[in-house]
Amino acid sequence: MSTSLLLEMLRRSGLEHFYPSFSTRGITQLDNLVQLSMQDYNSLGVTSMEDRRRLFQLIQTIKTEYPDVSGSTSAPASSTTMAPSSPGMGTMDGSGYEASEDEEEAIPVQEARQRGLDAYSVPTRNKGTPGRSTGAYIANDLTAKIRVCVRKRPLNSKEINRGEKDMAGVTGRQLTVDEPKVRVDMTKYIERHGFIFDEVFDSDATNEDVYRRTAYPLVQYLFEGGRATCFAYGQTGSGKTFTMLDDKQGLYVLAARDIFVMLRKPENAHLTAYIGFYEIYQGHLHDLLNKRKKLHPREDGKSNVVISGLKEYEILNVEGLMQVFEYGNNARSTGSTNANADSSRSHAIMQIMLKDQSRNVVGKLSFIDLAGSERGADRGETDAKTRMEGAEINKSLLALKECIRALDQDKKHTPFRQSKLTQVLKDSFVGNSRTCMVATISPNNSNSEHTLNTLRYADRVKELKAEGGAKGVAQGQDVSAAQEEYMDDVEGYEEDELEANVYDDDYLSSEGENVADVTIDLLEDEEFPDLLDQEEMDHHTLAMTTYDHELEDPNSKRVGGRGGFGNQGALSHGQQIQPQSPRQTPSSRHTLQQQRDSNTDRTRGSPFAKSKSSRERDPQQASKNRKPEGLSRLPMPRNFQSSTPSSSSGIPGPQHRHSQSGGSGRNNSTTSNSSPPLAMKSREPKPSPSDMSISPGGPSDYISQKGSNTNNGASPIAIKHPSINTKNHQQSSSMSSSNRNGAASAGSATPGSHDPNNYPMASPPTSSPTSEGRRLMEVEMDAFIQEHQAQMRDCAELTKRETKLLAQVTLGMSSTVHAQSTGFSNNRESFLKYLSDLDEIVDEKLITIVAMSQKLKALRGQA
Ligand SMILES: Nc1ncnc2c1ncn2[C@@H]1O[C@H](COP(=O)(O)OP(=O)(O)OP(=O)(O)O)[C@@H](O)[C@H]1O
Repeated sequence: MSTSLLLEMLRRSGLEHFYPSFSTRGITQLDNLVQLSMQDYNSLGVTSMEDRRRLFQLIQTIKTEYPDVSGSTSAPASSTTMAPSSPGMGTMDGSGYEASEDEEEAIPVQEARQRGLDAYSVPTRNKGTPGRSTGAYIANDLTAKIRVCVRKRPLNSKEINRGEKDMAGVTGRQLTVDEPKVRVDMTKYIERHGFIFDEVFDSDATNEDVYRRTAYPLVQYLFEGGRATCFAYGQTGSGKTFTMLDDKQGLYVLAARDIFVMLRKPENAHLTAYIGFYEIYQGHLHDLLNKRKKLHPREDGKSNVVISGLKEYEILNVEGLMQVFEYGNNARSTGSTNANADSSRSHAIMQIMLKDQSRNVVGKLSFIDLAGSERGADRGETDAKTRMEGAEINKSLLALKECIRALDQDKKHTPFRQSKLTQVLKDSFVGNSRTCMVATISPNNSNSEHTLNTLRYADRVKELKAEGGAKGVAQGQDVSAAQEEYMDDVEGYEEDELEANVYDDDYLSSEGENVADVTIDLLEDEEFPDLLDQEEMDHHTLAMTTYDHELEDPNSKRVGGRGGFGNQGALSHGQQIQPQSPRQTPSSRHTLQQQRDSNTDRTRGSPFAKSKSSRERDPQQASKNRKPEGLSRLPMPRNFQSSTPSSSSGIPGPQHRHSQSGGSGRNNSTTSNSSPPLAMKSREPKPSPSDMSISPGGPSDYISQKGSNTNNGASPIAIKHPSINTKNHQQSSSMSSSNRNGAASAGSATPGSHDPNNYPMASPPTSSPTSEGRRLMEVEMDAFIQEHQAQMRDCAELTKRETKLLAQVTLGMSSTVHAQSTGFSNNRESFLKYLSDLDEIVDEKLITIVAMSQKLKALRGQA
């Protein structure tokens, strides 16, 4: 190494004036420089804080950029000493340099020992994990199925004022995090952890920089017909929302800009973009573009996740997208935590869909802003409600982690159904999909533990990448150790989960006042008086997507809504509630408290109200996209009423239930009066059975509208069942025949076409069962048992909701004290709301049960 190189490096760091002093001490080459320790700095005349910091940083850079320089590898960080912080410890900047005034007492830095297992229980040895001892780099392929990137935010003014320092050093794709530690003998030291990711964005990276290397490749993939997901994971306040869903410069805006450029190309003229925006709060999905209406994730026959009832808006340009987004963003659940005054308390999911002229989804890009990843106790949450929220968040992130683990270990069953989050993220990880995770980190020392947790989580996701090759414990590594680590991992969240369960248990098992108190806590979490009370859809300027699972009549004047009763109790019968919209203040994200307090602060409008003129469209096109008359919410499978044994056994469909409740006793008087609450729940006439087709893939798969092509012609129907109508029969037969290829008989799915979601049946054996047939039967048994388990979980959850509802009602009716907190009181409106909520739950239960019943019967028939 030459002297000129040393000079050049010193010049780059603004330290060239030290060269004479260095050379007189024999430091003329990089090799000499990297041997220096900080004790040498004073004797070399490097005394100012700034110069010392620069020199330290320069030495680190040389070690990284010139690994051949002697000392760069032989002088590990463990030999470095660092001064303590004042008054605490570990106040270093991004270079790892201790910037304390008092540099007398040095704090040693030592490399973190490599764990035998990573944070997600998979042994790290021999996995070729970049950033670990192997030092091997993975190929940074922008088109990889799963990419994991890290973004470090700058220190904020509060942290700077507190004297906190940047503990995370970024060099290329490498990241080091210095963690302050204390030994048992009370001596302090710094543990340095090293990681490598697909991308590491330093604190000065702009959203545009991040976008180019994260979401942009996904936009391209979207136009290739793929499903892509970009999600932000990290501690609260680390920059997830800023990165993903900032209303002006979030990745979604930058992506939309490119999407519309692409859409203007002639080859994409047949495509149209739509937006959907919802959140997962407390284990429930809420449509942020539709008055926080509850939604339900389902799977279609091709394992694509479909959010049943999600309202989607066609968008024509970035401005339109931002308007719709702003509308939805105002409805998000936020709260104040110690770490972030405007903290997201939910997982927010914004989807941009490309649809062709038949309104088939041909590509989907989702942006997900996950809720903060740290545990409730760590967030400094003291009140029960906030901790409950935190517990639910952690439960879902734990489920996500378990899914990642299962996928990584090639487990046969991935527990996607453990949480709503994993249910909706399922198609981000399987099939024709690409996912980019952006782990956001705070650089300050007091957050280093959370930062490390985030990075370990990210590291684990990275292991999913195909490049990794080896598959964790499946490769015969230390399974018991992995299990042990897994238990630690789970226990990390145990406290929070326990808390959630304790509340639930108390609620369900206690009586009297205790129940009341707990109930109130619970109810506060779940009640969302509708801020977005009534949106006026302008059908001349806004074409709303129609899709099979669309359940709500866009023209129905929904009044009140879930949780709205308590606030609207003063309504007299027949009184009209004026259409209202969210407040238009861009910064006014909708906090829970605001939701409770601000029902009066509303203005009229729709997401597109501002841009009507710019959205003039071909009326024919608009009417084509408009929901056809007669399509309605259809919570029950068509054949449930028409042909299933269940219907004949007297279980009423939803319509019947409405009329039934209106025809008996107390209900009679309520339903005969066309009060607003009832009007809200009224549904359009359902299409005739002949308009419907049925698929047995699951509750959501039961219904598809005539003429819609969500299955792209590949019907998931595989079961021959007497209750399937003629049309289905034809569909089923045609599919079967197309799949036949030598199969024993028409109507049987070929083994190769088996999809556990659809339970394709083996042909009825013509003679004794073949080994092929037996194998297929085993697969079916397995799939059915899994489905049964999932169905039971769904039913249990619904029963829990039903129990809670009943408790709310009885509690609210018992005294005026509780009436306010529960939103229920001893009056007619409350009773109607109770019926309406119960109706929703029972509908869902029935769908689940009928779906199971049909699969069961079909299987038994075939077996
Ligand atoms: N890269 C960045 N550059 C500048 N400011 C940033 C950056 N990242 C985050 N911030 C700022 O930090 C604050 C917290 O960011 P943000 O709300 O995005 O955090 P979060 O991770 O979404 O938190 P929570 O989980 O609580 O919602 C915001 O004021 C944001 O503007």
